[in-house]
Amino acid sequence: MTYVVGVDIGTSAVKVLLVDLEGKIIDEVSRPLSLSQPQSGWSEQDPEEWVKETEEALKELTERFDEDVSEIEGLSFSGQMHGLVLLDHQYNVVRPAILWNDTRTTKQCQDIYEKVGEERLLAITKNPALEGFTLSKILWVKKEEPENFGRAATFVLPKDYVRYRLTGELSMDYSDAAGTLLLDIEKKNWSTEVCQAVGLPVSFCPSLVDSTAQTGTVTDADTGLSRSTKVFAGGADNACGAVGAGILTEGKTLCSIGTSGVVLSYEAEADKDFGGDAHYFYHAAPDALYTMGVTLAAGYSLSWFKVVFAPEEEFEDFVDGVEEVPPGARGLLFTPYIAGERTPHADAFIRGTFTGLDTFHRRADFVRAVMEGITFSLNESIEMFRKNGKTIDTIVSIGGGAKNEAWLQMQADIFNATIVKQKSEQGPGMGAAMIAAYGCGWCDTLAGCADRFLEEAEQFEPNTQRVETYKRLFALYQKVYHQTKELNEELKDFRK
Ligand SMILES: Nc1ncnc2c1ncn2[C@@H]1O[C@H](COP(=O)(O)OP(=O)(O)O)[C@@H](O)[C@H]1O
Ligand SMILES: O=C(CO)[C@@H](O)[C@H](O)COP(=O)(O)O
Repeated sequence: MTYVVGVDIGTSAVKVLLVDLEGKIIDEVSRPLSLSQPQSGWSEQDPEEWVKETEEALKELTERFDEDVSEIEGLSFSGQMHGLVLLDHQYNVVRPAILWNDTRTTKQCQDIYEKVGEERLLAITKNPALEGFTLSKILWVKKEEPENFGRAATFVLPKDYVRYRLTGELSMDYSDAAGTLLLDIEKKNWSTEVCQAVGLPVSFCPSLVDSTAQTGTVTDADTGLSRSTKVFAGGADNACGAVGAGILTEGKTLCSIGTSGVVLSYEAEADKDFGGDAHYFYHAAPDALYTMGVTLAAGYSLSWFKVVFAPEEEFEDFVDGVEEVPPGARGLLFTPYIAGERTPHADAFIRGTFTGLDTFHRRADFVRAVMEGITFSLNESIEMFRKNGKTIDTIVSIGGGAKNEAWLQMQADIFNATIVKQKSEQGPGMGAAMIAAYGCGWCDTLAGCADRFLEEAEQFEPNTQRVETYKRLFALYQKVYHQTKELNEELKDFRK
């Protein structure tokens, strides 16, 4: 028997999956990652921790594996997007990685618009200047940490750095490159125009490869893997999540609730214009793209609430009982803007709210309100896609949030769509394993691989009465952003 491994460098954890020829998950290991928030709106991780936890996870997997490790034929990666890993000439890390949910770069986003021009930026990169994207982070280091910037010779994204440490080869794939704001989407190469406008040499950008390209073999003995295991580039976690959820043709929609929350739809062409409302990035499937709306703190809002109010409890116990709370959490409304927001309100300064607090509210009401608020936020992206003419009647739901059945039912009722739960909620890791399987020649296309590997476990249908209740609540939810925006502008001076 032969196997492949999918490695997902998430924000909350590194997850590795061992998958057989039929797509069955034989074993999996998850190792938590720490997150550093030195100031409000800042979010950093230590790339060395990604490497160490990936090595440990692979070691645990290979030690439990009772066949010859050379039977593990291929490995690929999925990784949290946009995070800046600056490297010096010897490829040593220059400073901690600045992550996708770090919003310190509002000034640099304005600079990008001024230097490149808003219209040109949208025409070239198909995306707006957002704090989360990599370019503004590079410019922040250039301005605020000139010494660090002076040492930097190039940059990569989180999974690229881990892959470099496992293989000795450095590159970036198109699905992640699209999220840097430096890629010319239609021409599919680094944009000389954007680089020149912001004062970066094109040579600062790493070499580009397809997600399915082989980028060496495993040379890192600490993983326990064989040196013959082929390594494939892999992709952005949402691109890999799309592969792992079978979002490989037009008309298919994904909802992912990980640390962030994502609604994603397949696109076959690179020449569309969404005016920057939706993110428009390369897929991990050859030459395909996707559009996406992002909630910055989705699963993160729920895990924040658990860390603050129930740190000792297991997650399953903490969310137990939400199914008994009625829709609307007995008049309690939550907005998940605890780290700012992206879609539809690109706003680094907005913060979250609980509205409607009453003496009768108990903890389960709060937990349900948090889950509902996160889902309302994702529904804003679904509404945006529907308004643009997309039909969204079935959605594949993945990520840590898909572990909870009450939440999957909430998604069906709030999105007014059938929710499909797959056998494994680990879409990005499975997508990475499928990229490795395709790279090893196990299947002719990723779609063929999806037919063989992916199995639907359950469907959740919307309930007419709850759909109506949630429509009323969603209209209230949508008011909160506008009614708290100004307050938050004034409160930001107190955030320490
Ligand atoms: N049992 C559970 N029920 C509901 N949500 C969960 C459960 N376990 C974890 N989560 C949510 O899943 C999120 C992590 O999802 P995951 O897809 O692993 O994220 P990432 O890829 O960002 O590391 C957590 O922030 C948490 O809110
Ligand atoms: O910034 C984005 C997408 O643009 C995020 O979706 C990151 O890619 C992080 O993903 P998770 O850790 O939540 O999976």
